[in-house]
Amino acid sequence: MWRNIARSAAASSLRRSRRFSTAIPGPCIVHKRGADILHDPWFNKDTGFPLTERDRLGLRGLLPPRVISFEHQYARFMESYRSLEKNTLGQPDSVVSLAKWRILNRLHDRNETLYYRVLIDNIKDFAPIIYTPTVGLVCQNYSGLFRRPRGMYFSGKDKGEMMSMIYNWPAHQVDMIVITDGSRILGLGDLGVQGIGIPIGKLDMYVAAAGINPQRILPIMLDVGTNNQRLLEDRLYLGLRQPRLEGEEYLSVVDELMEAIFTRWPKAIVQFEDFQMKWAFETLQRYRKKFCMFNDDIQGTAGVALAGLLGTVRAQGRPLTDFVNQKIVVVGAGSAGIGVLNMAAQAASRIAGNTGASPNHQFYLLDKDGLITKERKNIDPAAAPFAKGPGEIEGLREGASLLEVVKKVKPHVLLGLSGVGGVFNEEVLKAMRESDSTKPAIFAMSNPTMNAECTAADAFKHAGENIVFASGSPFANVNLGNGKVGHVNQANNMYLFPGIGLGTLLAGAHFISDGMLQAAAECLASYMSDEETQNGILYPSIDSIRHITAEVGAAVLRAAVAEELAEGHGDVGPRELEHMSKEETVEYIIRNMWFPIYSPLVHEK
Ligand SMILES: NC(=O)C1=CN([C@@H]2O[C@H](COP(=O)(O)OP(=O)(O)OC[C@H]3O[C@@H](n4cnc5c(N)ncnc54)[C@H](O)[C@@H]3O)[C@@H](O)[C@H]2O)C=CC1
Ligand SMILES: CC(=O)C(=O)O
Ligand SMILES: [Mg+2]
Repeated sequence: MWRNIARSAAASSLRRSRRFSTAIPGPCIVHKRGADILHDPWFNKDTGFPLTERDRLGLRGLLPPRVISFEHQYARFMESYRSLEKNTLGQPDSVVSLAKWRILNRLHDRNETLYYRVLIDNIKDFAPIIYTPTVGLVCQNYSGLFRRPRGMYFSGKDKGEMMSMIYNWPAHQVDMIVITDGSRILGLGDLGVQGIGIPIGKLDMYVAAAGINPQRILPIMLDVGTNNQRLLEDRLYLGLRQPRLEGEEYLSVVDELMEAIFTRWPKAIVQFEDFQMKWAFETLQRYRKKFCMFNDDIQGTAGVALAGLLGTVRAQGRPLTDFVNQKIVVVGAGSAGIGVLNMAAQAASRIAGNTGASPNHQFYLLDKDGLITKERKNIDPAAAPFAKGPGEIEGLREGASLLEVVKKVKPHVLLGLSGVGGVFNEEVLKAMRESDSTKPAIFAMSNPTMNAECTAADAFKHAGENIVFASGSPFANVNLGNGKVGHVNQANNMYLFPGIGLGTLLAGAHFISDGMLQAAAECLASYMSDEETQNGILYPSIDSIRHITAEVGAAVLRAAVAEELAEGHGDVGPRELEHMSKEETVEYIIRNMWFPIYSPLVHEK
């Protein structure tokens, strides 16, 4: 399978330029009339309602007489967006970012078709606003910014009521749900109910990248309290003013919500997002065989990081079998860091041909207390497999600092998932110049931008121009002088979670297996050509996110078919899925992507 990587990469640039077809829209049934339609962002077309539709739906007289085309509405929005950019020039970044978020959010609340069209067409400009980094700022200020609710809010006070509450959601069908308890929002910590911005942003990416119909997505906030004292004292705070539920009390609330969700929508897929580590692992283990769910921070991140790690081997011009010899230092032993090491260890064993040799020999794991060794007291069971034994690391003690580890190990890769901005400081980055790799890789994956382990500019300045660099939030490419450019990759789980969700949905799989996740990672790893990786380009541009997602979705679907987990979706049964070639599967996925165009609305009582 790894052998296929180079071959399929060669064809990938061709596939990427493919345009997405937009079929003539079928009618959309609406059970409302008149002003109720104008106030519903799923159906509203603003001034775009044709006159005949205005007559049929009781809208005549409720809008100015002139009909404005979709293209004209689009141009008008982009014009106001560009003038906002001009008018806020020179103002602090946070002010500009929030102003941009507000104008997009107002459109989201008013007219979803137009909103998703501008999002899809301008994803490179708008992803940093609706997703990381600005979504972090929005969550920090959510109670003050709140104007209208979006998604559903369940709280610890709703115990016993969730089964009936879930029926308050107006859509009959829901395909994709993203749920958080707000306990670890990006690298910003416990933000309680304000964390709802994350499921909203992730689901926006589902619509933009995977073409999930926005009427079938559902962001959920499970508010079990917060341990953030500042929020508890904030008079504007909109969540429960109590410490977080713990232990069995906590689990019983999550159990009840999961039962309610899958009772109403047995075929939905649930993505767990930004749960603190103990609950991230516990809930994944508790639910993954029972419900169709995955944890994006553990499993999505792992696949994206693995694709990047394999890319760094190719960047060095080495065969993939060399992956087992790469020395990888992971900084951050949380849900993301340990998820990455687990998947990297599995890949190393596969590549080594399951020789039985210790697969994590070359991995070094640090947390806030430094290097984790077997001498660590109360070691977390999830970190234990990666703790170094006394004989393995001569000259390095339990709790050794990052600088000591980098100087001693001379790693090929330094990967940060610590949530701590700047831990890859000047000394650490300079020490990476002594790396045993010809192209040392630095992955500063923590979000948002302020929490990145280092900036792109500092990485190239201190660690040298021949590094490969990736960050979780976007940075601009770095001008290295003499016409040279330091390429900045965005190593973010956005490259995988939309395809994992879409592939699972169209497969009709009842759970998400390791094989499906592995297929997603391998697909991303094979997306770039050898030439691109050797130029330090490990991930595709976000501009091609729909195409990447189609490929990843197809890989996930085919893995589900191969494991006999696919039960089919809609009219397409498991037999038909089985008979689809790889190309036909990609086509099938693309055909099932929703694309924002105005559909004729047909009223039904
Ligand atoms: N780029 C991406 O796609 C993703 C990025 N992340 C980012 O990763 C970060 C961590 O996420 P989780 O693992 O879920 O959090 P977590 O809270 O479970 O783990 C954080 C870990 O970092 C360690 N740490 C804290 N301070 C440290 C220091 N000074 N030096 C070394 N280690 C230190 C902690 O001990 C802990 O082991 C967040 O900032 C998040 O935004 C998470 C998922 C995906
Ligand atoms: C990207 C993401 O999932 C995180 O930073 O938590
Ligand atoms: Mg996350």
